[in-house]
Amino acid sequence: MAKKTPDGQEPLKKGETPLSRQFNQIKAKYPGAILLFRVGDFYETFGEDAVKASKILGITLTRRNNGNADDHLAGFPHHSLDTYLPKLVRAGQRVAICDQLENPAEAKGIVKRGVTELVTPGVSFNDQVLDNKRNNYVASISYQEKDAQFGVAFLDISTGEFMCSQGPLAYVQKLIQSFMPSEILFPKKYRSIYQEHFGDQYHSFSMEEWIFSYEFTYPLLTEHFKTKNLKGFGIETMPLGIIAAGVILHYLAETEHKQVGHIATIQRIEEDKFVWLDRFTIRNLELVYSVQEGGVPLIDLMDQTMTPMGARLLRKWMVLPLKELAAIQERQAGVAGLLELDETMDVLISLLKPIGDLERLISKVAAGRINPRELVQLKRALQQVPAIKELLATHPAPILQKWADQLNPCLHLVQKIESALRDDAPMLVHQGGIIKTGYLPELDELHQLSTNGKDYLAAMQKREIERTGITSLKVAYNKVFGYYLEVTNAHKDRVPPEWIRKQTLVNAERYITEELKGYEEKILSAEDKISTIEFGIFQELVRESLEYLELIQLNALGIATLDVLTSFAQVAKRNQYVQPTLHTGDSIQIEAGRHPVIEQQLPLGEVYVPNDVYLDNETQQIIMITGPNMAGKSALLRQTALIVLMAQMGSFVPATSASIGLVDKVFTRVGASDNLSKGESTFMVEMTETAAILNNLSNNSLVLLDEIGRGTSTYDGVSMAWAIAEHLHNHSKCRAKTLFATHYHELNELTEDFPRIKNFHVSVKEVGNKIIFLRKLVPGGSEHSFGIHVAQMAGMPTSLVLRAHEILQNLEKDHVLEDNVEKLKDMPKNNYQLNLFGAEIPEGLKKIEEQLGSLDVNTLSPIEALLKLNELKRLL
Ligand SMILES: Nc1ncnc2c1ncn2[C@@H]1O[C@H](COP(=O)(O)OP(=O)(O)OP(=O)(O)O)[C@@H](O)[C@H]1O
Repeated sequence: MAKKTPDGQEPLKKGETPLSRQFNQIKAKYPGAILLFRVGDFYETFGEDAVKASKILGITLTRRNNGNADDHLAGFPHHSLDTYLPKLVRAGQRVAICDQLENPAEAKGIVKRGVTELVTPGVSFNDQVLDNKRNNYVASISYQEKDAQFGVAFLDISTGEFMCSQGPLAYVQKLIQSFMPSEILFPKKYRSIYQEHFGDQYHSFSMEEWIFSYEFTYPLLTEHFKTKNLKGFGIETMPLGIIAAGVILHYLAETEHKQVGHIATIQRIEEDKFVWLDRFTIRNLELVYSVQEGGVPLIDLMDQTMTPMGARLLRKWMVLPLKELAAIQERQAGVAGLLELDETMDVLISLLKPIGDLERLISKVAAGRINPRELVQLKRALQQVPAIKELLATHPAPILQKWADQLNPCLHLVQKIESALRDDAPMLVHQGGIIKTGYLPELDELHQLSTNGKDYLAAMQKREIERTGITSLKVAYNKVFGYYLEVTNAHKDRVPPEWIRKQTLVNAERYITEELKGYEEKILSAEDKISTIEFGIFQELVRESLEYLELIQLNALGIATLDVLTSFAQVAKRNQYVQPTLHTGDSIQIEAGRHPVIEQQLPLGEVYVPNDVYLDNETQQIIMITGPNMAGKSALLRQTALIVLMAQMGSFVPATSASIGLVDKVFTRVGASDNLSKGESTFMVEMTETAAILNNLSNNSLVLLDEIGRGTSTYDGVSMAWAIAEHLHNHSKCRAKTLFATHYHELNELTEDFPRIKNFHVSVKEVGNKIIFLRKLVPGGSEHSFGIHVAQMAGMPTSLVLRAHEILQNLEKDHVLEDNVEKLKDMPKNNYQLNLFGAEIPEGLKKIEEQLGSLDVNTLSPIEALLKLNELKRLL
């Protein structure tokens, strides 16, 4: 048997070096990650990693000349890590940083190495990877096959925020779309389910099935939080949420994130507290991101925050509007209060501005990653607190007072940092220059020694020149001999006997003296001591700061809340928004409402035309909006939903007045979809989204349907649209308030039989053969589409436009279109509602009802849905 080496390893294989063996052993522990392997002053990558890294980073790929074809190599200097690491991570790579764990000069044999951090898109403290206005979440999804339930958890390690929840697919999809995690962990076993429902939009990482077990994850959480159970967090009854959360903690350990004390709590995402926005709505309304290139999401307009914490909290408030009247009114009162006392608001803004990212700074303290410069910033942030407290202590708005009151100035810590740290403290911890003069007498003496030492040497040089007459005498320093005296050969004979010769050069001799050596020791050891002592003091400050973790986290939340309210007030003031009246009734009344984003983007000189909208459950439940292309139908639909949602976020709204009965769900089927790349047809997407709406309606829902049925043949389209409108009107349990924009004028006939459906149109004026868009919503249906006019405006060839006119006239002459309307009028009425009260249901309809009843749209694949639709049509 081959003999083992002294460190217990097998002997090297052929072609193996100690270094390559060490590399292979470490690499094997981090599959799927690029390994940055520290060798001397470089981080090196090898093999496949090198190929990837060189492509992403644009660094040179070299091939090592040992006959091995795969032996690629690419590297960069270690000090460029901050430049290159974020690029790799943003490209979706997981990166294991392998450092030298001992001083190479002291190493016996090969230097010990190990991975000190595995940086992934979702788990990062790196300021270059993070966007300070957004949370950077890693999410995890667990799944229970027997009842198709999902668990989900989100963690932002840079702020310590940790949340979980569980529910059916649609709920989890919505949460994922709301929080937009940078990375999703899921069980390997359910890869196909994950792929189908969450797709390739997110960076993801599949993990072994056994990790996703309750028995494994529950203790991880209780151990982390040092609690007996999870009751205090309100998640005890969420086994799938617990699993998802525990998986994230496991992942942190796997990625070498071991100092995570700042993850001090876990919150349950309470489904009942927030307005249900399905994932289509978050996308369609462009709340926090835009699907169009160059499109402006609402958040860009709403975000006037002064701190990164504020910006992040705003994003959360925007995707999670409230349902509870008192909570909304409390926020509103804060905004109103700020607007009433203009000057106070200006002062508050100036106090918030210098605070910076207090939340991430305290997280860095907990993770042991804060540098001296950042600790100074933490102190500066806390120094703003007393003035904010004082400013708002007597403010009439209770929410402002409440948050200001909760802020804690952490005076003792501030004083401590103030007295110890230099204002210009550096980013590096080991090079001194951190601690103020006067903080520690011992340190001051050492500093003096080190600076004065150099003066002393100069004086010594001068003195010795005078004493010996050696005019060429120089005191100098090198690493090998330390300080020495140098004498050119011409003056060699004047050297006193007590000097000790150390080195002979061609033209000179070098000597040391007792005195010189003594001093050298003092200077060098002073510098060493300075950096050791300073590092020690800094460490102590970090440790003390950590004791303030909870207080500072609470401060961060308070400051963020004040910041978001101030941002709401700023936006309201700048854009002339009003405070909406919210109530628990059934009506929504908006006067002179505007679209918050479009009104900002109109060309100079154009004004946005405001419109009134009224909806309720008794008289005007469904508004059927017709009007030519380009008239402003979509804008009207979206602005109505945006106004309602902004109101429930606590913000003021773009209108002259608004009285809003609280909405619990908002659904939209608006505009083109971006799912086409997934191979789904426009119509299929449209039907999937509409089905999701119809299956989840509530009495306080607000539904926006834009041009339903557009994606198929006219007859199919009109029929579907007609049936959907009927369904919404006649629903047995709820009267969802609906805005329905359509090109099918045939749908205007619905009002004859359905009392709560009302016709409106967006008006235009015909002048000669031109149309002028008046954009006013007026009662009554409209006759024409003016589609050909719009085509003309878009620059279609004149001959083509004339021909289209001709065809249209012919069709109208032959009454083809009017016939349709007549047919619809004569159609047997939908007796669905009557049936509910007892009449016989035809056999075919019964079958359809049964089939629909047993259908879970959330688990249908697009193709299955299409087949089902076909089958139902056949039954009909
Ligand atoms: N109230 C308004 N005041 C001023 N401009 C408006 C107004 N509403 C819409 N617009 C402008 O008109 C453009 C077209 O509006 P919108 O997309 O809502 O029309 P539409 O009726 O839905 O058209 P289509 O039927 O072709 O989809 C918008 O991009 C906007 O610039």
